[in-house]
Amino acid sequence: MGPDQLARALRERSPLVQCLTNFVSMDLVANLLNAAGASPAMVHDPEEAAELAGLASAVVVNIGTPSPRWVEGMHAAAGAAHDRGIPWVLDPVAVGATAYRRSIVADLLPLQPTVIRGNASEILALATQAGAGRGVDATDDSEAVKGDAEALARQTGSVVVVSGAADVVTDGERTELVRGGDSRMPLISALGCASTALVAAACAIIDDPVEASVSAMALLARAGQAAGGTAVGPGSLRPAILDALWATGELA
Ligand SMILES: Nc1ncnc2c1ncn2[C@@H]1O[C@H](COP(=O)(O)OP(=O)(O)OP(=O)(O)O)[C@@H](O)[C@H]1O
Ligand SMILES: Cc1ncsc1CCO
Ligand SMILES: [Mg+2]
Repeated sequence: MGPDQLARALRERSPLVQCLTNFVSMDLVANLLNAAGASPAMVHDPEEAAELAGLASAVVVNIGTPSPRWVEGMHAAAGAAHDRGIPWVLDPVAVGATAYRRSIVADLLPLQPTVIRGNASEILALATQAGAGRGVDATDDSEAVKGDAEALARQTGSVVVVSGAADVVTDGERTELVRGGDSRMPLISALGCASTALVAAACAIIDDPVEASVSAMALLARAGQAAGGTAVGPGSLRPAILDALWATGELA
């Protein structure tokens, strides 16, 4: 399914996407999902996370601003998704930066995320157990870590998506590259987190997680490229991406 068809299907079906995502990203993730036609719900507390996952069509678990109670909610939601056989997508924000983040991810991986979406430094850190990256931003190139992404996919059984100038999507056997976008996209904090949520929404529509991830990343790349035509910097690029996503679903 191409990005236009995905945009149309998201509009028609409006999948409920439960997001346990970091404080920085909540606004952009919710608004980007809305613009793309999906229905976001930011529900993370362990009191209700599993219950909501019982209603959702996909779940996002993003470790960007973790604390013990949130991590409990992540286990509850990912566990419920796993048990129900609905897709859940892990965003291992800054996993190379601290021991706490490494242990959170190590404890979540047995719940078999459908997709792991990170930037090149995060995927390199997961694949090599080394401390790649300085913080939340990538210091590595996505195409340069293609082999590491493939190895991580084989090791975990998850589809791995590496965002960057070219997005890499792999299940360890099949690898696809998505080009496009705008070079100012990484300056929009949490756009990567929003791409993770769009991948989750696509997984609710398309059964094959490689195809879903390629479609979602291509939809965002196309919106970023279109938005880049009018944007004068990252500030105006951000709302222009939301408008371009909405226009894709409107015109498709
Ligand atoms: N140089 C580039 N050219 C075009 N698009 C890019 C480039 N770098 C990243 N992107 C796109 O920007 C989006 C965000 O990717 P990025 O790698 O910045 O994620 P991230 O580091 O996880 O972000 P965050 O942690 O801020 O959420 C993706 O859709 C990706 O395809
Ligand atoms: C800046 C930042 N810090 C923790 S999470 C986050 C959002 C991008 O991942
Ligand atoms: Mg970034």
